[in-house]
Amino acid sequence: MALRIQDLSVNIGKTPYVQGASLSVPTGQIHGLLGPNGAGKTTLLRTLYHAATASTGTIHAFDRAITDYSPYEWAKRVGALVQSSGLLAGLTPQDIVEIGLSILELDKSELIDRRDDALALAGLTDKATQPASNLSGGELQRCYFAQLLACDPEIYILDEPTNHLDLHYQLVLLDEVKRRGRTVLMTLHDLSLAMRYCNTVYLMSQGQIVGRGAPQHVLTREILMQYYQVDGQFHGAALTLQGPV
Ligand SMILES: Nc1ncnc2c1ncn2[C@@H]1O[C@H](COP(=O)(O)OP(=O)(O)OP(=O)(O)O)[C@@H](O)[C@H]1O
Repeated sequence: MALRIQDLSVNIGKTPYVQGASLSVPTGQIHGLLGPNGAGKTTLLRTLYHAATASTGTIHAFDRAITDYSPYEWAKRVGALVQSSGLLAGLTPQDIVEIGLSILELDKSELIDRRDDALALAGLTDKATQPASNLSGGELQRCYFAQLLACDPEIYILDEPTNHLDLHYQLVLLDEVKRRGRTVLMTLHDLSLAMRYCNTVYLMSQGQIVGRGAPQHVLTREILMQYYQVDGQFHGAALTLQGPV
């Protein structure tokens, strides 16, 4: 099993924002964390890149506990695309991708190849040496996506990876992740994308995983009504929405 989370709880102060969550992602599968705003999805993911500490529970990657890895060793194998608006301080997209790649200690020619291939995939070749502070929201998201694709870790942790992306790049970049056959755990609000990409989804509500399974089995009309307060239904991969309830 590539990633195994068992009975994970995260308290902030005394409040539990994730409670007793367990999930396992087999090697090469894409699993999705779904649920309404504030359900605890990001908080759960944050424990996987050392931005939050589990109050109880265990996290294993490749049958080794996260606590048995150095943060550096973990970051080489488990890469994350997070919702951030980092300080760009004069950096270019090339710099941003290179900073990510520095952890891999590559020789210069491989570093340049990986950097340029990833920037090309993200459609940023023409802007590679311009200040990243001039990029649009979607272009900046593509830049951070390029950083992760250049590093190409064994496990991808993606928090709302399609944030700001137009439809073309949503599909190009997620298709690329899928094509690589990596293990992925990602949060998504776009349920159609969950249908398209996820082998398994987990529905979170109020810090708990309240549903799990193949997306077509989890995302029923009743579930959409109960947890998202919308009247909608999937027909195959197409979602028909009547409206909020
Ligand atoms: N550091 C913090 N201090 C206080 N509350 C926090 C903190 N971090 C998260 N929370 C709260 O924890 C809850 C879960 O937040 P989280 O970001 O995990 O939700 P989410 O499911 O990712 O939501 P969204 O879909 O809106 O991104 C929210 O109510 C949030 O306000």
